[in-house]
Parts: sequence; C-alpha cells; structure tokens
Amino acid sequence: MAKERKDHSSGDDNLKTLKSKVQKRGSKCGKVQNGMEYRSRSSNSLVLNITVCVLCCGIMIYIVRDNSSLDNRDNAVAARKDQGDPAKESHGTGGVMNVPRSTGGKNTETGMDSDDLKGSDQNSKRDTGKTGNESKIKASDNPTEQGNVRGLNVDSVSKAKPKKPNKNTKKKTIDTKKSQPIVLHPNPTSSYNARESDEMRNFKASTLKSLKIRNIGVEERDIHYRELTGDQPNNSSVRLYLFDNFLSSAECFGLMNAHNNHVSAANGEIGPIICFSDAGSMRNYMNEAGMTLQLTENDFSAGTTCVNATISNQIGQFIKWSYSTSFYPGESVFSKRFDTRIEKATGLKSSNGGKFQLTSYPRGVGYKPHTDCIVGSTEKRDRFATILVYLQDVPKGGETVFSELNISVRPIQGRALVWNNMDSDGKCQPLSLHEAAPVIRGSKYIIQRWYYYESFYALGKRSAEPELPPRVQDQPRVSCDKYEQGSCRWYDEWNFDHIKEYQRLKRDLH
Ligand SMILES: O=C(O)CCC(=O)C(=O)O
Ligand SMILES: [Fe+2]
Repeated sequence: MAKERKDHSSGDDNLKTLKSKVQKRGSKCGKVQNGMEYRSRSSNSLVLNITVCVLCCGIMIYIVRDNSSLDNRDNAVAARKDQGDPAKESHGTGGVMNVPRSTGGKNTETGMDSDDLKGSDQNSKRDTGKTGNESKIKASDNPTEQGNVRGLNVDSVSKAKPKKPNKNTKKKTIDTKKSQPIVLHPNPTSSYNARESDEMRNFKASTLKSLKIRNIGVEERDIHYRELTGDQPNNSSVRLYLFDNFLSSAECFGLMNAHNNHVSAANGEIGPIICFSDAGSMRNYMNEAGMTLQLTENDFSAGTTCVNATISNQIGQFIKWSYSTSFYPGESVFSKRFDTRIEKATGLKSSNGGKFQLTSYPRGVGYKPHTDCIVGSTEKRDRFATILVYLQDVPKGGETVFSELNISVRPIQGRALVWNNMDSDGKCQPLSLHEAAPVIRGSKYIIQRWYYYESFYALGKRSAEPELPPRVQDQPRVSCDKYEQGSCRWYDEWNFDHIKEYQRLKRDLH
C-alpha cells in the first residue's frame, strides 16, 4: 500500500503533461496501432508509471465484479465470481479459436440455434482467427455446418478415452451401485454457530443433505462416477467426483460453437472495458506485457478502477485473458436437459442452480487459486457446490488443480467434475481451493454451474455498488484480479444483467 501511495505521488509530477502514453518494450507484442506512442527502452529502465492518483484524487478503488465482494479477492483464498470464451491468442489479438462456428442452422443435439446463447456469426475486427492451429476441431467438423451433429465424425478427437493417470491425481473408485447414492456431508460435526441465521440452518437441512451422487443412464450410455480422494485431511468435508462422458461430444461441440459465436458478437468492434483490482496490479500486468503506461485519473472511469474505452482498447492488445459467457435456464433446450441430468446424477436441485457459464482459455492462460464460495462469509448468495464439464481435451496443461487436496483433474471432453465448496454447516471450506493451470498446448473450454443456498432468482440482483463505468450497450468487460494470483477474465455481463429475466426463462421451461 505504501508503495502504491509513493507511486501515485511521483505520478503527480506527470499530471502536468496529462498525456496518456503507452510504451512498448521491444517488439514482443507486435506492431502498435491506434496512434499509440511506443518507445524503445532497455527492459531494466522500463518503469510502469501509472499516475492515477486514486487516493489523492478521491477516486474510490473498486473492481467491478460479479458475485463476490472485492475484499475477498484480496485473500489468497479469495471468493470466486463469475466468469467467458476462448477467443484470444497470445497477446490479445482477440482471435476466436477455431472451433466450429454456427452457420445459423439448428444443432439438433444441443437444441441450440446460433442465437440461443446470444451468439451470432459475426466476427469482430479483433477476431483474427489466429488460433486456428491450436484447436483440434476443424472447420469442416462444424456440426452445424453439416446441419446435423450426428453426422460429425468425432471419434479421433473427442471420445473420452482412458488416459494415463495423472501422477497428481489420486483416484479411488467407490461404490458405484446405482442403488446406493452417496450423501455428501452426512455428519455435521462442528457446533452450530449461534450467529448464523435460521436461513443458514434451513440451508443445511434442505440443501446440503440433498446432495447425492449416483450413476445414471443417458440414452444409450451409462454414466458412472468415481470419487477423487487425493490427500484429504481427516477434517475435510470437501468431496470430489468425476463423471466421464457426462456430456456427449456433440453437446460439447454445440456449446463451444455457441460460446465462440457469443464472444465474437459481444466483442464487436469496440472491445471490452478493462477493470483492475487495484493500481498496483494494473502496473504489474502492464509490466508483464512489456508496457509502460502514464495515465491520469481521466483515463479511468470515475469511481471505478476500470480504464476508459480508449485506454482499454490500447492495453487490451497486450493482456491475456480467458472468456466467459453465460446463458440461463430456458435460453436453450440444452439447459433443461443439462439441468435434469445434473439433478439426477448429483441431487443438485435445478432451482438452486445459477447461470450456466461457458469459459474458454487460450494457450498460456489459466485462472488463479480461489474458492468458489467466500471463506468466512455468511452471505446468502454463495455457492455451496460446483459442477464443471470439460468441453474438449487439452493436450497439455489446463488441469483443474486442488492444491490443498493434491488432486489434479485433466480436461477430457465430456468429463464432469463435481464438488462441494461448503461443509454441512454451510461454511465455505478453504480446502476447496482450486485453480486452472495455464493451458500449455491446445485450448480449453468448460461449462460450469454453481449451486446456491436458495433459488438463484430469489437472491436478487446485486447492489448497484460499485458504480459501473460508462459503456455502450452490451459492451463486455475484462476483470483482472490481483496480479499475484494472476488472471484476467472477459465477461459478457456486468452485474447479473440477465437476472430479471431468470424467473420468466425458468417458467418457460416447464
Ligand atoms: O477451469 C478450471 O479448471 C477451473 C475454473 C474455475 O474454477 C472457475 O472458473 O471458478
Ligand atoms: Fe472455481
């Protein structure tokens, strides 16, 4: 903090010039555009000079985030918020990965139109398609281009074949008899905290105890679960389960396709507004990208730590991020099918589930260590369980790593990973800490859904704070967390923009 203040005050000198400059180190990041001024410098002399006098100028530092408060992000065990799509390659040219794109036809397996997940075929300027060689999916494999995903030959790329066990992944097969569902947290241990509300008590009773893991059959195939035990300390109530082939390859392709379309459409010509957790982190991200920045408070949106559209556009070319898009129950036929499958296999009630979040990671990008719930919080809007399904194999890297449990899960197409984040008292478990290892080869796509204390809709829209920066309609955002934990993520939503429609969408499902 002291360091930040120092930087801010030294930056005051530069306030006089008040001209924003972006200086690029070497040629690593390619050619400069948009009239940005670059100067060659030795790396030693490069100093990121952010002259935003956040404190002096009375600008309140916020990060605009999805579901969790900023404060929690500052913890190593930070609560995780919402998350996006695989579009960018290396330093942010914004190229959407070469996953099959819809030509507007209906995907008969997923039931998704190109519009179902708010996508379109329109590619943005930023979409250079540069990442094509990374993807295992060829344009000719595009299920929707073929009009019928059943015609897709996916055998060589997508079947979840038995893989060499990851040495970090200790798996133990437990009882797989259909008649014997596993009940998570059957034995609440710790004494009840008197400060906890009745609601939390009900939560325990009604929700956590209803978590049941079981084998299911879907169409022709049996879906079996395995428990992953790793190095579970005795006192841990965090349980992890794997279901291979939870989604078919056609379903996975349909989701990736919809996600890519959605990112392309949302990126448009304008690109996202970029928000940082704080000025120090912003400086670090810029340093990593080899840039020197001189900014003034005018380059930020007042009341936020989001840089304005002009600066976002300039620096966005040099920062890497993952992409998250969302859809809600009722927005596609698939959502109902997926929901029902999850409920059958896990006992997780559809009504407690939030949005469906699709995220893609280009090469080199991961996601910081975090818990999906907020440690130490009694916030009702919290996630007690997570389901994450990998939508394609990742040749190298991209594992979901639970460092406290010594469990590492390899992304295999169709594989679902389910775990609880809270114990049976409704307390967020630090042992559920996990992260996405950076993708080394290929690209990674996942779909996630979090399950909440009560009906997601009933939790309501988040408060208006912090203020949102001015932006054009539907302009996406990138949220960069504390640099030390290091990850930025692109989002299609700012603040549960869709929640008002949630109830209606749900109603339409039935
Ligand atoms: O991509 C992964 O493996 C994990 C992502 C994750 O944990 C999250 O987005 O909350
Ligand atoms: Fe997570």
